[in-house]
Amino acid sequence: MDNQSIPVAQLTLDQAKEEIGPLRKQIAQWGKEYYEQDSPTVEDYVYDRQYQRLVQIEQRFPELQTPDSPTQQVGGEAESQLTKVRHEIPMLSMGDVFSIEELMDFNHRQQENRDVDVEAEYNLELKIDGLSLSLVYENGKLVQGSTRGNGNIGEDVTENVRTIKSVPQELPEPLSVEFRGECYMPKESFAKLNAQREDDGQPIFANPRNAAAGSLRQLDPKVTAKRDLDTFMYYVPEYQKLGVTTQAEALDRMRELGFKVNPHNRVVHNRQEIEDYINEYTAKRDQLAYGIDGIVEKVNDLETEEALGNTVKVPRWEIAYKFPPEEQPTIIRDIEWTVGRTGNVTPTAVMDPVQLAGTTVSRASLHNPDYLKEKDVRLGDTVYLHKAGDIIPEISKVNLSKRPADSEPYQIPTKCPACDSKLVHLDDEVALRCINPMCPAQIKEGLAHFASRNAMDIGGLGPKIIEQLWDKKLIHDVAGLYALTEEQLLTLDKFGEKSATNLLTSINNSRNNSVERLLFGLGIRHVGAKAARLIMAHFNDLDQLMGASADEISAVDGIGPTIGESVETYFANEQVQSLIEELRQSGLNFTYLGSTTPVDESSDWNGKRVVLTGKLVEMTRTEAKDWLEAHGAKVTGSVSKKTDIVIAGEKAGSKLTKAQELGVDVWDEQRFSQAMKEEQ
Ligand SMILES: NC(=O)c1ccc[n+]([C@@H]2O[C@H](COP(=O)([O-])OP(=O)(O)OC[C@H]3O[C@@H](n4cnc5c(N)ncnc54)[C@H](O)[C@@H]3O)[C@@H](O)[C@H]2O)c1
Repeated sequence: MDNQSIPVAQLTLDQAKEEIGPLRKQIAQWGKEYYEQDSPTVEDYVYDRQYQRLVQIEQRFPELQTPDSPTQQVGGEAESQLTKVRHEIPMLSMGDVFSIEELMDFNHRQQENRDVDVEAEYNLELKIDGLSLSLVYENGKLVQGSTRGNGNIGEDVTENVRTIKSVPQELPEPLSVEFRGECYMPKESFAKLNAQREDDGQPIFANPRNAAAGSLRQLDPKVTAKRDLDTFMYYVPEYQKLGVTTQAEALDRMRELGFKVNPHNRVVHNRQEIEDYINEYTAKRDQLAYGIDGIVEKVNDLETEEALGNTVKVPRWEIAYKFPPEEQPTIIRDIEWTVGRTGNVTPTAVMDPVQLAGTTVSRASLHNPDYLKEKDVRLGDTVYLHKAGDIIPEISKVNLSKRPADSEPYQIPTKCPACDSKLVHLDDEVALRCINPMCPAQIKEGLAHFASRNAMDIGGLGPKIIEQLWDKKLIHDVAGLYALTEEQLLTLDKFGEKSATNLLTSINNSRNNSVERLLFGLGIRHVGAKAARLIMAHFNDLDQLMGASADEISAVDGIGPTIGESVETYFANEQVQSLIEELRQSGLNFTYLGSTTPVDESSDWNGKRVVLTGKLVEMTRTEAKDWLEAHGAKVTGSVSKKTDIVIAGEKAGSKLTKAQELGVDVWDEQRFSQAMKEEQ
């Protein structure tokens, strides 16, 4: 899809031919994930954008149209194990527009239709975020419930539908009619269901629509019964059977028959009325108990509707106006700064909690001082928050009209929040750093790095234990680990004899590691696992290295001057020298025993177990995987306790939840690409 930067109007036929195949394939794949697996991997607007492009290309080059294009097909296949049902009257999809202008254009084109005299009276309805449902009644009795499937063949969910309270089993009149509507899950039930699933270690649903679809398309109706599904019915294909002439009347008639019908429809006649309705419900959207993703406009007169008819995929008499992606306002109460292992000090905005796409959010990373300055976020500011990729909370912009009169630009700290020493910008870095090697925050992070798998590999020494050891003043640097006693460890929270013995054994075993692990574990800037191995393979022993100059170190094959200088500066520090002495006294091996770390791995990623999930924007997953593997990481398909990092792109689903449950580090794409840049 390399041509995507070229506007469709400028594409040549050859370029269009080249683009259209992969584009269709991508859209079809997203469709499958969304419709059949109830588990989308990209946000709707990403899908919509690509879909619109495909529509435009096919309009411009009709010779490229094919019957199997996603633009000619409704939804997905009815692939589940549920029994299939043929729809006598196809269940179609719906065209969509993304602005009031586009909606007006649609109306003009419709009204100019030479075959049909369209009176501009429309019934506006809320577009419920669920899945289409067909209910067939015979002699007033519910005989069949089914999903849309591919429009012609859906799935039989009759028994499941019977568990939904709002669906009448029997009508007050002996009608034989098919009714259509939306099956949805109320927002609160969706939140509860996801919380429960998180507790149970099950994957969460990306949104209420997928939750409703996943709950309705169950083989066991008992599962559906527990899911709190609801319905709003909105359409009768054979309206004559109900004796009605307009869509608004059809809705009223359905209400009379005992169906649940959304109360917010409105008959309108002109642009102003349409705009008022859209504005009103854009504002009220969050107060509704169920999700809506837009407004549906339908020709009110049913005979006109029938005359307008349908294309193979969408009706010509209705259109969806889609809302822009969700944002929430909140107020910045604080900006917290945290210190990483290398002294990198990063800001996080602390805000009044808000509900955003199904979760309560009160914190968002501001990444670095430049980012903060660029957004000009200030204490007391009202900001708009959205979820990048529907997962990672991010500040979109500041609402300047609500900025307090006495507001002042946020002062970037000049001192480290953990040790109060002066913060600096190194070289041309955007990051702000604390360069005090004795900074407690850095030491704690450094301890975790020292214990990590590619360094000293001390199993059982995680951040929480380190925090306690630090708070109880049992250690103040990595050398302190080797003086720990069982008695001391037993004073830690939830620490029994077994954990104490295990930890002591791990610490003890690490004394015998080949020295490149120690060198890497010391966390010297720019010294990754591979550099540590090359250096130690050359110098053989730590004392030799400590006596070497920057030039001598840089002369090692594969090692450059940056590393050479960094190592020299590090060992020149007196505090470092006494630390090394302590480690020697503790009996650590200082010699190279032959490589115990893999040769072809070159960085902090070396040996890390990484899982990629969701859709990445700046790169493809394959590119990310290739890069990670080239840097020594092991990229695996599933999240477990052994996973080090989960990189979550847009719409990450179950893997993200699992990572959160297991406390695995989750990175968004921005953090990952930053780390990639730092490796270069
Ligand atoms: N994220 C992804 O990977 C992905 C993949 C495929 C589709 N999608 C999303 O799904 C949309 C396409 O799905 P679609 O073809 O089901 O169309 P749609 O969901 O956008 O609109 C059609 C549907 O709206 C529903 N609807 C709700 N309220 C209604 C009302 N009052 N009257 C009539 N219908 C109402 C009906 O079920 C109907 O079938 C895309 O726009 C995209 O946003 C996303």
